[in-house]
Formats: sequence, structure tokens, C-alpha cells
Amino acid sequence: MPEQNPQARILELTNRLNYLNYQYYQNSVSEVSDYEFDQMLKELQELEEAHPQYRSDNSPTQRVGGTITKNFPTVKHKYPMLSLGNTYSEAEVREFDKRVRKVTGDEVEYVCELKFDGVALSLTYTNGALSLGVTRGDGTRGDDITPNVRTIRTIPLHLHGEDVPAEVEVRGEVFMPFNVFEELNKEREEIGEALMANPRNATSGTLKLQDSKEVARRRLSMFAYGLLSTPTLFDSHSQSLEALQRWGLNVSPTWRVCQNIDQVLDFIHEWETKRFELPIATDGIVVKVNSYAQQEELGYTAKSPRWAMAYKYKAMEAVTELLEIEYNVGRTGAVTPVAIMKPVLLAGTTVKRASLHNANEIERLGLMLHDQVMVEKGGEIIPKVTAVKTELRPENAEPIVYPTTCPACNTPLIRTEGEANHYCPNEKGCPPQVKGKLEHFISRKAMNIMSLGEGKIELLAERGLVTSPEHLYDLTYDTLFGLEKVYQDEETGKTRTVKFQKKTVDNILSAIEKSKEVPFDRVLFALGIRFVGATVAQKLAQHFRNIDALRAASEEELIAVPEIGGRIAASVREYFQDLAHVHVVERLKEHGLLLDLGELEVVAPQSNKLEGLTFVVSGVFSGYSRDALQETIAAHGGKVVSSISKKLSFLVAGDKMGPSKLEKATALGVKIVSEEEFNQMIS
Ligand SMILES: NC(=O)c1ccc[n+]([C@@H]2O[C@H](COP(=O)([O-])OP(=O)(O)OC[C@H]3O[C@@H](n4cnc5c(N)ncnc54)[C@H](O)[C@@H]3O)[C@@H](O)[C@H]2O)c1
Ligand SMILES: [Zn+2]
Repeated sequence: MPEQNPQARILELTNRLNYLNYQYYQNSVSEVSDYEFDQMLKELQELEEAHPQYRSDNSPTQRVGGTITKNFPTVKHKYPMLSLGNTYSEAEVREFDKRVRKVTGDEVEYVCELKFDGVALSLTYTNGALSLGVTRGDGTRGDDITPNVRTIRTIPLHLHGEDVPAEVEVRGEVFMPFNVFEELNKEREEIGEALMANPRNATSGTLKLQDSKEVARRRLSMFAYGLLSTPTLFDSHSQSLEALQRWGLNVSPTWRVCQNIDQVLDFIHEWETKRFELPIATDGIVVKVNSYAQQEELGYTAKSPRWAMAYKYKAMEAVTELLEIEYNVGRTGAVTPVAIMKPVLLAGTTVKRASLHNANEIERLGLMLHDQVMVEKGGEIIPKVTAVKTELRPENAEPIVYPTTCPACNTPLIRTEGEANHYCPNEKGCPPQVKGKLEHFISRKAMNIMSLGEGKIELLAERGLVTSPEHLYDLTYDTLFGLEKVYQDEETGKTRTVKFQKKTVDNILSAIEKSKEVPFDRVLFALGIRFVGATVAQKLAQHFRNIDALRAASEEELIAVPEIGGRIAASVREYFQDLAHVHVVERLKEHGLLLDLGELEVVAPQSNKLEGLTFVVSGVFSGYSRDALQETIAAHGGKVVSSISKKLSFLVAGDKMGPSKLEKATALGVKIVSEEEFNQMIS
């Protein structure tokens, strides 16, 4: 890098780091690796020390990187929530020890803890009961996210013990375990949603959700690592950790008291690889001076305590050759590129495949075939390509030509504006999509016909016996019995036989029969409409109550449902505009699948003012939820139907009613009443 004028470089780094902080804390996005971020911060720190006159007031070296949001009440912290000084070098850990001993003298104990890679949280317990949960925010003020915090199971709502003080603050790290992270991402992939990049960003995004029920579903957890109270209750940090554990908080048992810096370094070495056995992400070790009296003597900088330091492990990386790109087609037709590399040893396992997410990622990396690439393993199962070693680019490097047609069926791919993925539109004829959709339909959370798993549904699809869900319900004993296929694993050469014997066939047929009892929301989820995951399906089912009402809903009406956005609405509309889908739904209905929620709950009859009248309800209402309005009609003796016909007595029209409905009702001469007029009818 050419020698740059320090003032300009300071300004450049300040702006860049402030921007990256904003992305990281506000949007839960990492544009560069933590290591790169920390190297830039270090460079800035050193430049500012050499040229203090150029340091800006908003320098990221002087402040905690986060911010508060407008979505939650703001709370001022009783004790500021600071950051930690960090290093990637053992020599600097020894220097830290020297600085400490200069102040405290040689009698100093350290506590080593794992540095959990999540989001810091402050909890206040008043008379033993959880009263407040706040994010770090800008260090001085944070977001009050108490309702979300209450859903985290490892955070007790009450503390237990004789010595729990009247008010105490607990600090801890909220995180998302790997298995939860992977499960959620799998769900997202299935419904065509963008994947979450890592468990830390997923945690931070989850804590900021407005819907606590969704937070609860994401199964976050927390480890407690700090205790604050006035007056202080104990003499040392280790005593506080013991107390936290006694009172019922979740303290990771991995902490250790060390008598000197060599023992600290032993701890660091010990966990360097052992940390990969843990079910959660960690990115280093936190070293803290144990005695509170000594901590006080050491004090704080503007941004972090002088009595603690984080040693961070560099991510496990390796350099290897990119051999080719494989393009996988998923259930929704989304095409995802996977890097196939020359096998290389990384964090104890041989790696040869790495995720590349989408075409943008290939472009961002500037990747070419036969490049030497850097692969990183952060603890997630599938490693990532993080950079290209352009200086090692071989002569035979070839540009990557992203396919324009589907690798499985040759149909030209499409890419919707604003979306990262390419899609194969050949939904009905593209083998991986057909197979993927069927697998989704029979999956546990959908129709739960798991006796067709493990290659059986694949075989039925291949033989052309089942290529769409409704075909399942035409299967008979005679068609299934005796089917057989031997599969061979391409890599290991091992063979596996899929065979339909009597018992298997009986199980399959009874599971198919039983699936007719699966409730409407799960059937809706099973249909595999893009962006309609299990939760969205539940919301739609509750709101519209039956498939015909959902099918008839306009985009405006869909968006009016709480938590249904434009993207989901458009996808639902698109699904039902395809007559082939309508046909599938009709056939499933004929086979007796539950495509409605059944009768409305019977509300005590209130009058017979609406007796003999039929109603269609459409749009959004100010005084009723849609369910409540339908129940009210029933309670007054009226009948709610789903489609507009000549015989219909009234269309009750709310806001945002679809124009097509209005048109149809007008054309057929159906009476249209407003919410107000309806209220007059029953008053
Ligand atoms: N990649 C990016 O774009 C980007 C952007 C901004 C920040 N970052 C990363 O975030 C870091 C700055 O974040 P930070 O200020 O939260 O610092 P930090 O994450 O390095 O350290 C402080 C935090 O560690 C956590 N922690 C985990 N275990 C702990 C334990 N046992 N004891 C005490 N604390 C524990 C706490 O949440 C605490 O707030 C940067 O150094 C960088 O690595 C990355
Ligand atoms: Zn295809």
C-alpha cells in the first residue's frame, strides 16, 4: 500500500469502521470478517496514538459500536456496558499481564472464560424477579427488550437463594446453538427465504423482532458471566460466578481461575480446538482480573475495562484449489452454487465442498475456476469460501460462466429483480423440484407420511407413479407391492436397496390415510408455496379459515393480515393464478384433506336478525378481526360463505378489498354494505 497521509487514512478508517459497525449492530450483517475489522481498528488506534490531533470525536476507538433503535423503549444503563480490548497475539496477552501487574503488583489471579459469540444482554432482578432485559445499545443506553427476553428458557424468571439481594444486575451473552441455527436455515431454504449468515447475526436479528412468539420459536439461550450490584456483594469475580450459578442462572462450567499468565495461556491453547466440540459458537477467551479491589484500581478506558481482555482465535482457514462449481436446484427451483475444491484438511476434517450462496457472492469474491481460494470453518457444518488469492492466480484460470439454463432440465433460468437467486421456472418437469416438493409434502411438519422417506418417494417419482401430491391418494396396495430399486452411492460405491414389502406398503397406505386428519394450516404449509413456512401458513389459515377464501384474497387483503408482507402476498397470488395448482388443491379436497378450519366456534346466539341471509366478508375492518366478524354474523343467525354468487345476500366490504371482488359483486347485483351499515343491521 502506498504511504498515505495519516490524516486522510484516519478519516478513511473512521468512516469505514463506523459504517461496518452500523451494518453489524443495526442490520445484523457482517460485510468483512471480524479479523479484518479488528485489524483496521488496530491500525486506527495506532495512528491516533501517533497523531492524536487528527482523532475524530466519533472515532470507533472511543465508543462502543452499537446503537439503540426506535422500535423499543430506551433505557439508560445503571452501569455502562462496555466492549473488551482484544488481541490475536499471545505476546499481547503477556503485555496485558505486565500492564496489570504494574498497577496491582505481582499477586494477581485471573479468571478465564470462553468468549461466546452472541449478543450481550443486561438483566435486572428486583426482589428476585426478572424485571428488565436490555441490549447493550450504545453502551450508555440500550433497547428494553424484556418481552423477548422472557421467552428465553435458560433465563430464569425468578432467582432462588437466601442471599439474593433486593436489586441485582446480571450480564450475559445470548446465543443461538448451532443445531437451532441449522434447523432454522433449513426451513428458510425450503421456503426460498434468504439464509442467515451465522448464529451471531441470527441472534442479534432475533432479539430485535417485535413478535415475542417468533422469538420463542427460535430457541435462543444465554450464558451468564457477570454480576453488578451496589454495594458489591462479593470480593471477586469467581465468587460472583458461583453465586449466579447457585441462584439458578445458566453459567457455562468452562471457566477457570488461573494463578498466572502461563496458566492463562495454557487455557487458551487447550480451547483452541476443543471449542469446536461445543454446540455453540465461540470466538476466543476472555481473561479477567479476579479481585474486585484490583479491578477498581485498574479502572476503565472510554471503551473497555483495563482489567479484562479478549484473546480471539483466528478462524480456521486453509488455501486450496477451486476445481469446479456445482449448481444445485432446490425444491423451489432456486439454484445454489457450491464450490468443489481439491480436498484439504481444515479444523480436523477433510473439506472439499463449500457454500457460495449465489451469483452475487461469486462476483463479490471475483472468483475464477482453478483459483487458489481461502476456505474458512467457523463451526457451522458447511465451510465458506472467504477470499481469492489473486496473487496465486494460475495461467489456466477461467472465468466462471453462470449457467443460463437449468442444470437439471435445461429450461432457461430467470432472476427476479432485487433477488440474489436464479430460478428454474419449470416447476412441474424439473426432476429435483418435483422430488423436492414431494419430499416437502410428506415431511414431518407437513403431512407426516414419513414411511415414504429414505428414497421411497424418489422411486415413486422416477417411475412416474407420483409426480404431484394428489397422486399419493390414488395409490393402491397392488401398485406399490414389489417395487424395488438398488441405489449406488457415487463416492463410496456402496449400494442400498429400496424395497416395498407387505409391511412397508401397509405402513405407507395407513400413513397416507391418516394424513387426511392433518389440520388445514399444515396442509397449506405442505403445498409448498414459496415463502409460506409453517408460521406463515398458520397465520393465513387462521385469518382466511379455508382455502377458497385464501385463493380469492387480493394482494391488499393478504398484506392486511398481520405479519404478511408484500413478498408473501405476491407469492400466494402467483400460486393460485396457476390453474395447475388450483387443480391440485381441488383434487386434494376431493380426497378429503382438511382444507378449512371447520365450523366457526359457536358463539352464543344473540339474535335471529340475520336469519336466512348469506354473507361474504372481504377486506379489513376497524372494529373486528375477520374471525370476529364472521362469528358475529353466525351469532345473529346469518351464514358466512366463501364465494360471491348471484344468490348472495350481502358482501360486507372493509378497507383494502380487492377490486375484482367488488367488480364481481357489482356485476351480479349483490348488495354491498360497509362495516357501519352491517352494525346497524344487527343493532
Ligand atoms: N465483521 C464486521 O463487520 C464487524 C463489525 C463490527 C464489529 N465486529 C466485531 O465485533 C467486535 C466488537 O464488538 P464488541 O464491542 O461487542 O466486542 P467483542 O465482541 O470483541 O467483546 C465484548 C463482548 O464480548 C461478549 N462476551 C462473550 N463472552 C463473554 C464473557 N465470558 N465475558 C465477558 N464478555 C463476553 C460480550 O457480549 C461483550 O459485550 C469487533 O472486535 C469485531 O470483531 C465485526
Ligand atoms: Zn430445472
